[in-house]
Amino acid sequence: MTFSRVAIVGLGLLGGSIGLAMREHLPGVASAGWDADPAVRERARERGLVATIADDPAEAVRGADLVILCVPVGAMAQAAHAVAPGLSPDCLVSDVGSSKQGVAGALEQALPNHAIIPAHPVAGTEQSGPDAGFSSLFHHRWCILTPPAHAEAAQVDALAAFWRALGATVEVMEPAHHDLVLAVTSHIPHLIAYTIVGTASDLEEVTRSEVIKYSAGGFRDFTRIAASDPTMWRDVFLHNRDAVLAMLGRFTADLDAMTSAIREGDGQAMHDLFSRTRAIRRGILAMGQDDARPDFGRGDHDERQGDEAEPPPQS
Ligand SMILES: NC(=O)c1ccc[n+]([C@@H]2O[C@H](COP(=O)([O-])OP(=O)(O)OC[C@H]3O[C@@H](n4cnc5c(N)ncnc54)[C@H](O)[C@@H]3O)[C@@H](O)[C@H]2O)c1
Ligand SMILES: O=C(O)C(=O)C[C@]1(C(=O)O)C=C[C@@H](O)C=C1
Repeated sequence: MTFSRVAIVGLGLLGGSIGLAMREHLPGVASAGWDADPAVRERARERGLVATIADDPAEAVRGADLVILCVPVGAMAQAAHAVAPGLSPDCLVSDVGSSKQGVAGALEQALPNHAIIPAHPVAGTEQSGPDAGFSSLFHHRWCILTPPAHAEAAQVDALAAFWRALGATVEVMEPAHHDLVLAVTSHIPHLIAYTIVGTASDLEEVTRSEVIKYSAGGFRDFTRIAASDPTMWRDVFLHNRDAVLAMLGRFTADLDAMTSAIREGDGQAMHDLFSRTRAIRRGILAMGQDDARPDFGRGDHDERQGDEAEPPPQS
């Protein structure tokens, strides 16, 4: 099976990028969309993020065989309720939320009579809103599907084919495992970035303008991550609480060990850890998998470096 009409709910970075990527890679598939914010709908029309933008959520999804919810994870249930009256009985509902267990539960509760296959394209930037999307966002990136045990194989295959068509490499995972893995590879790194930038800013009387002046190095990378959308990330930490807390426990134990090494002048412990982490990075590069992109090193990837090389989001 393939999809002939896809409706996108939430037309920010993720929703807009899906719409633009569909226009490029799936020109024969009809696209429609809706966003709760009228100003976003207006801007999405101007940019042509999807072919049709309805002012009514039920209207936007009418006739769609795939609906993708691209709203913050805390707004998934509300968005699902809004589109419910317009959903065809055989429409597949999916999402792009950064955490999966909570979203799956919320969607199953909101739409008990619909097939739901949650998904997470592990691709994004610190930008958000209808101007942020670009068509190559998913190129050479993972998209993780977390189908429930009772999901129809044909629907899982169709959703996987949709994401592959947009340039992603698809992996299937248990939702609980997804949430643990992403807690350590994405959620805690964001928490660390938010915290270190906040700490530096709180120390402003010590650092004065030096936070900005000397932020050309590693700290600059943290400020990019710490510029990510506050609503999105608040929701991620509220909805992936248990996995984040479990992984934070491990992280703080390791940080305590390094604190002790510094206090006790244990250079060997520091050197051992830094050598191990350097070997990990070099191993990734040797495998041609920089940034763990699925097929990085094939030669046709974009060499994004922080925000400098971001493709200009233009329609
Ligand atoms: N930003 C990233 O790097 C990234 C990467 C992968 C997945 N995600 C996930 O994708 C989802 C969307 O993130 P984004 O970065 O596109 O955010 P965004 O802020 O750019 O866009 C979200 C859009 O949803 C709209 N919205 C909010 N509540 C709504 C509702 N109830 N009904 C309809 N529209 C509503 C907002 O008006 C906004 O336009 C989130 O669940 C996030 O966790 C984000
Ligand atoms: O590249 C970035 O700026 C991102 O934060 C992208 C990123 C990530 O942590 O890798 C952020 C959240 C997502 O759910 C998926 C991707």
